[in-house]
Amino acid sequence: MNLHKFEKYPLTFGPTPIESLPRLSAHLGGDVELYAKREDCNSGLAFGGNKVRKMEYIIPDAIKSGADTLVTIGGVQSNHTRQVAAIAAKIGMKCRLVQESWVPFNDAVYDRVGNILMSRVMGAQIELVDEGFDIGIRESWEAALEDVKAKGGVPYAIPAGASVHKYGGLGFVGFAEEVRAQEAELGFKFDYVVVCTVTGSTHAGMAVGFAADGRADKVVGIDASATPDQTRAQVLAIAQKTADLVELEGGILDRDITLIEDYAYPLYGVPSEETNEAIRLCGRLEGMMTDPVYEGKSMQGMIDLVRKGYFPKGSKVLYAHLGGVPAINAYSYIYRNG
Ligand SMILES: Cc1ncc(COP(=O)(O)O)c(CNC2(C(=O)O)CC2)c1O
Repeated sequence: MNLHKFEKYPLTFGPTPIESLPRLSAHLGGDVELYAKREDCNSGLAFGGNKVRKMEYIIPDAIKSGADTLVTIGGVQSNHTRQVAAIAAKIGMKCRLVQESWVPFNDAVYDRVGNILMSRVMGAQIELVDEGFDIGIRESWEAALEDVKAKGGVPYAIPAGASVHKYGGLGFVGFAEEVRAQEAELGFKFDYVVVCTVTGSTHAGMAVGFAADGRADKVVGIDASATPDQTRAQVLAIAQKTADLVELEGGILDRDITLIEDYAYPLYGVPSEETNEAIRLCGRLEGMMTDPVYEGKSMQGMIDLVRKGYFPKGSKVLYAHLGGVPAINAYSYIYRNG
């Protein structure tokens, strides 16, 4: 895998730890061994997460472009925008965030706690826009880019989730390479990797990275967008472009992308009771927190798939924990009684 030709700006602590989840595995019958790779502990930058790993390959391009302002977009409780705000602060750039109304929320504090609180404290210029959820390129984001220019700034364009960016998939190609090195130390290989999929370049990068040893389709994406056709198409497109970048022999085909659509309900950003149960179960058995928007749904999916026998007996399953926990503060009404 030809990653070395791409410049990387260090924003993470290095390889993220892999830990076993013995109590959760036992609770689910013990036929499948569950592990977690902790991307949620990957950096000191404002609680880290999957976007920090992606941005390590994007920041060199931003610096080279002569930009002075990182411009990106997400929902009100976006983890991505918070991570970009932290990175901008760390490298001495300004930050302009567009935060759209991606989630119909009930909590009075939804637009004041968690991710958006941190982005404000870290000095990002935040623009709240009353537009609904969509993983695609948004007019509000394009207008923000123009506005930065109009005010004399030099914007650097980062799309939602840093996914539809020429280097958006590289970080998680590196994730797969890192897992292979850790497998060599562990003395075994994982049969499956479970990942939460929304804007797609996490899943896409993993598919490319694990294609190198024939495991692309063993990356099991749990859709949390609730717009699975759009998300699947975006994952495939990013994976194919990333495969070209790293000169992956044979490229990526549609059949290499496994995306399970059953757990995104009722809506993007709105947890079901099953999602909340998965968050509580994992918290109470492993002390590992997940969130109601993203990881709670991929945890719900992994638990349900184990219960349904999706993973053959004896499988070793690696759960990619991509972060996201700060957003749970905006859903406090759900967990007020535990
Ligand atoms: C904690 C967590 N887990 C999984 C994902 C999905 O990753 P992808 O967008 O790369 O598919 C996000 C994304 N979050 C977005 C955001 O705005 O925070 C890009 C949607 C995430 O934050």
